[in-house]
Amino acid sequence: MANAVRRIGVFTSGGDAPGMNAAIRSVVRTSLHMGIECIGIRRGYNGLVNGDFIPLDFESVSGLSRRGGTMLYSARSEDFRGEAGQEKAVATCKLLGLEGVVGIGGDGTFRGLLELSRRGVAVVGLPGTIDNDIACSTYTIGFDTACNTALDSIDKLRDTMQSHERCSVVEVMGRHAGHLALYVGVACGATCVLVPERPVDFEADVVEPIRRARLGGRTHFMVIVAEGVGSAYDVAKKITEATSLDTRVTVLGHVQRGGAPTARDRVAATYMGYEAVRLLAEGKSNRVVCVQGDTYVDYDITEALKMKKGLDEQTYTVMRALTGVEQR
Ligand SMILES: Nc1ncnc2c1ncn2[C@@H]1O[C@H](COP(=O)(O)OP(=O)(O)O)[C@@H](O)[C@H]1O
Ligand SMILES: O=P(O)(O)OC[C@H]1O[C@](O)(COP(=O)(O)O)[C@@H](O)[C@@H]1O
Ligand SMILES: [Mg+2]
Repeated sequence: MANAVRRIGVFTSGGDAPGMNAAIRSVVRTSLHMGIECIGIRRGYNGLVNGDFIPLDFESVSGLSRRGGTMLYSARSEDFRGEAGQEKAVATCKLLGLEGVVGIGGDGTFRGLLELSRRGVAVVGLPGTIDNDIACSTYTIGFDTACNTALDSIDKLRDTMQSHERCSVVEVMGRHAGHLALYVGVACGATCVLVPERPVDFEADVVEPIRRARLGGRTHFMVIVAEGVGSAYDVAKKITEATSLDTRVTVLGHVQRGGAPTARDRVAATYMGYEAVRLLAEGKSNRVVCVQGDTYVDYDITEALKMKKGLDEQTYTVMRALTGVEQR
């Protein structure tokens, strides 16, 4: 059967995530395999608004899977949020002969894709964000690498905290989502983990676990705070006031978004890239490729954006059990 599209564009948008390059490579190589031309749009939606693009061939994506960041650059585009920017973006698609577009990013990127599709461009989204906050997918490209990057730093911090018998307060990324904080907290054996999805009872969630650990013989402590909860400095100050412990704050910041992607991210990105092109080739549009358990599936973007992703309850329960927080 003939492909429904002859030429497509691919771009990365929003916060970058390790594995985005592997997804680009997969989109390009799958396209070529299916006899579809692929153009790289640079700087997220700004590239569509301004006609900023590069042709991509087999060789131009060689060795890309192992590289962090995104070769197409990423951006948050104010211009594309307005009607005029969106019209310009569609005009660029027409000019370049793009019949389909693959956007790799988070929920904001998917909302943008809907605007393109309303104006007649076939679109598929791939979930790429270290926050793992896309509701239709149990996994997003970049999450595993970010967890491991944070964990590596926390393991190092633990050495020095142990030597000086201090309390480490580590802020991890996640303005609205605590998935990264929770997973990292479980993996590093944190004393307690604070996430934006749950109200914080400072006495029960922070002071009490520290006291219990102290009574159990521990002399150093690891408190993980998701960015969205508030300042790690405030948390540290309150801990010192309540316990007299010597605290030190580390804000991990953008280091969590960099680095060579893990095998999990490379493989997930590669599968998703393949699926995106397959969907466009079959004439499908308005789809998000995602993973449910071990299975790759796709959802209607509008439906996907209506879904809400809560914290993984099982992981949250396990975290609280192991940190000695009272059930409430
Ligand atoms: N409602 C919207 N309509 C049109 N474009 C949007 C919308 N929301 C986001 N975008 C575009 O998508 C870009 C990325 O969204 P953002 O929320 O910053 O990151 P992410 O995709 O990682 O969630 C924005 O800078 C903007 O250009
Ligand atoms: O790149 P910026 O503007 O500093 O944004 C930081 C934010 O981006 C993230 O790293 C990823 O968020 P998105 O995937 O939604 O872009 C958040 O964890 C963090 O709060
Ligand atoms: Mg987002």
